[in-house]
Amino acid sequence: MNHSSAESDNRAAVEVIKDKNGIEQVVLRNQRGASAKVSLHGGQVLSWKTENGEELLFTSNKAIFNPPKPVRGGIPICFPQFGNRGSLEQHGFARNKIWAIDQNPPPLPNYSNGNAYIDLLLIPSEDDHKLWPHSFEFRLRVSLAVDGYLTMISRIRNVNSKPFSFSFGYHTYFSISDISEVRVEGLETLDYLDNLCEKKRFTEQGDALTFESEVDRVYIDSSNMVAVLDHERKRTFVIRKDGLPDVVVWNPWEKKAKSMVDLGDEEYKQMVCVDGAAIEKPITLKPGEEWTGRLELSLIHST
Ligand SMILES: O=P(O)(O)OC[C@H]1O[C@@H](O)[C@H](O)[C@@H](O)[C@@H]1O
Repeated sequence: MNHSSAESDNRAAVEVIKDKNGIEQVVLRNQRGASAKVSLHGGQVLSWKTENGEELLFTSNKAIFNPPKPVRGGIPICFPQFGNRGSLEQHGFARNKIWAIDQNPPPLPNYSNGNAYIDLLLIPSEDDHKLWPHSFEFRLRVSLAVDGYLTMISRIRNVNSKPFSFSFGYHTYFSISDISEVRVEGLETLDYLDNLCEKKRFTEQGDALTFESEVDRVYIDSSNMVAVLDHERKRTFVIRKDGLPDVVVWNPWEKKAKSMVDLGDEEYKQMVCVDGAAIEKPITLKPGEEWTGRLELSLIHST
């Protein structure tokens, strides 16, 4: 791949490997040894590691790596439907599909070079058409910068002669020390739809969101920056987003975790999902139009 080199230690590198089921995965390495792994199953980021080898994303020990089953952890792409807000299967079909490596992606405006990156492509099959009768091209760029920032840029284009609408989410499973040690900042005073109360609308009252039971909410029209603070590990994830007005916060807590086959009974303590998303107002694309949704994740260590 011409944007990378696997030969030199001080250059960004992109390597394609296969997992034990023969599914291709792309390993991105930056100049300092940080890395990210993206599976062609779902276009899903499965791992994001610092230069010290610290894993920043949660993947369940009971995750099932068997397409079309979605994988519990990492960053599944929810498209063209988030959750059960529509007639499609939960979170849409994109996370179940095998994506392709896009060898000739159209240029991205304002994109800085020097990153390790890969472009993946999802084009609907005839079977997908039966479920969702729209023609689209979905290009996903996953990029790891010199400073370890992980960026995902989704470009979805309507290549049909009639408009369509969709909802979308980067369903990000952060790895945390313990759910009771974590708080989410940047959602204060926002309205949210509570999936645990028939999607009723409430207003966030607290200074920051903390966890003491199951949480499953869609915060509406948030600012473009949200932070997840992990006191015990002394680290903060910073989420910056563009084109993604909503933020989903999810932790299944004990009872739901026990009912999930691909999540260990106690694993809910080590994960929190905070997703940049577009849900409340679905995106509509006219013929020929393209939408871009950008998520940037970074890490700050505190002392
Ligand atoms: O088990 P899934 O399909 O991956 O979904 C996990 C969760 O994803 C969250 O984003 C939803 O808000 C929850 O309602 C859902 O339970």
